[in-house]
Amino acid sequence: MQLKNDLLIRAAKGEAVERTPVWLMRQAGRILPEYRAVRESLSGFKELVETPELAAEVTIQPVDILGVDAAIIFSDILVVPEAMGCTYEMVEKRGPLFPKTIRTEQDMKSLRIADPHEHLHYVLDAIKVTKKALNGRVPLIGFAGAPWTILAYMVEGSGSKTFSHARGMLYTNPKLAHQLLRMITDTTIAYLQAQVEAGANLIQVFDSWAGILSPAQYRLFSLPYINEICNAINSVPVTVFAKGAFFALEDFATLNCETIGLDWNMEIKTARQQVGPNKTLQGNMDPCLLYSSFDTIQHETIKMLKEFGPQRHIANLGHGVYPDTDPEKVKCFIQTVKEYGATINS
Ligand SMILES: Cc1c2[nH]c(c1CCC(=O)O)Cc1[nH]c(c(CCC(=O)O)c1C)Cc1[nH]c(c(CCC(=O)O)c1C)Cc1[nH]c(c(C)c1CCC(=O)O)C2
Repeated sequence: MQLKNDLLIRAAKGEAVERTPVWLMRQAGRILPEYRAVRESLSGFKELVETPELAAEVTIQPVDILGVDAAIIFSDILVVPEAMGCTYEMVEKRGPLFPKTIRTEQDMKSLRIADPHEHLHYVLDAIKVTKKALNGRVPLIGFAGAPWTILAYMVEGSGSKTFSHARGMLYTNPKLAHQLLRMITDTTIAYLQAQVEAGANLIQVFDSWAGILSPAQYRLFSLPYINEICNAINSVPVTVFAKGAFFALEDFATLNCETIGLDWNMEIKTARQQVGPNKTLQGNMDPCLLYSSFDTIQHETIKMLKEFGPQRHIANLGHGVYPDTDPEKVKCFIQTVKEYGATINS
């Protein structure tokens, strides 16, 4: 199906756009009262993720309500470890918890390389239902976690300030870490390819815990696996978003991907120099800007657009939107990109 709004895809590919496209990481979620209404009628987060019609509904909400230029499929990066045999619980107000962690060779025996059609069919179904309902209005983004970030959750068992068990494994048992990364990568490649087959128009890889590794370890334990994923996705553009990985921008320049996501710790001009002219940059507003006044939001957003320039930029925050953000402030950010993004392009 022909997309009616393909700004995101053209910007990703480096083709000319008449205005900068905009969407927000974590746009489908608790910022919207409409999301909370759906969520509260259910037993929990997983029921929403695993019911394709409901996942499709909340995926499309930000397109209708906020006016973003892309939808991102409502799911979570943690469905991958679950499909591999390591189930998670989403604990209210605390986040994910894995009752069983992967720390030894013995633990590894409980894992499999998942078949997306068998173990993640609900995501593929959600993509199909969403695509049909979107009817080409905007592109649909598919996603997965980067292998290192998934390993971090599987080994640690929950979120953590230090991820000391996960980082510790890289020193105490690097062989086991690589074995686990291998299984996660194989699962992720098949999963992302299946998402593309189901209709995803662009793929984003989230390396949320990139920034806790040293540059040397990042090059050993994360980049090679992201590289494999990029090489395996050929028919749609790929975005790599590695939070805190300012030290790896020159490495990202060599990846077989179209777009690099930046967080707000990264200087836009320096990032552009390090990545070079041949990639699109996505980002990178501090989500906390959206706590400020409408005037400040407009002013800072225009400043950001000027710094990135009119082409090869996808406007976004530097990480997911915080749940207590006023949707009107989110709309102000989006509207400013739409208005000002068009003037700098004319
Ligand atoms: C690290 C990570 C996770 N999940 C994700 C990441 C990578 C991006 C990032 O770095 O933020 C990715 C993710 N999670 C979710 C989406 C949906 C699509 C979207 O971006 O709108 C996406 C893309 C839904 C979700 N995933 C989660 C919620 C909130 C659960 C609820 O509704 O109760 C949503 C809407 C829960 C979740 N899921 C995860 C955590 C740590 C938590 C709890 C804390 C939090 O809420 O942010 C793991």
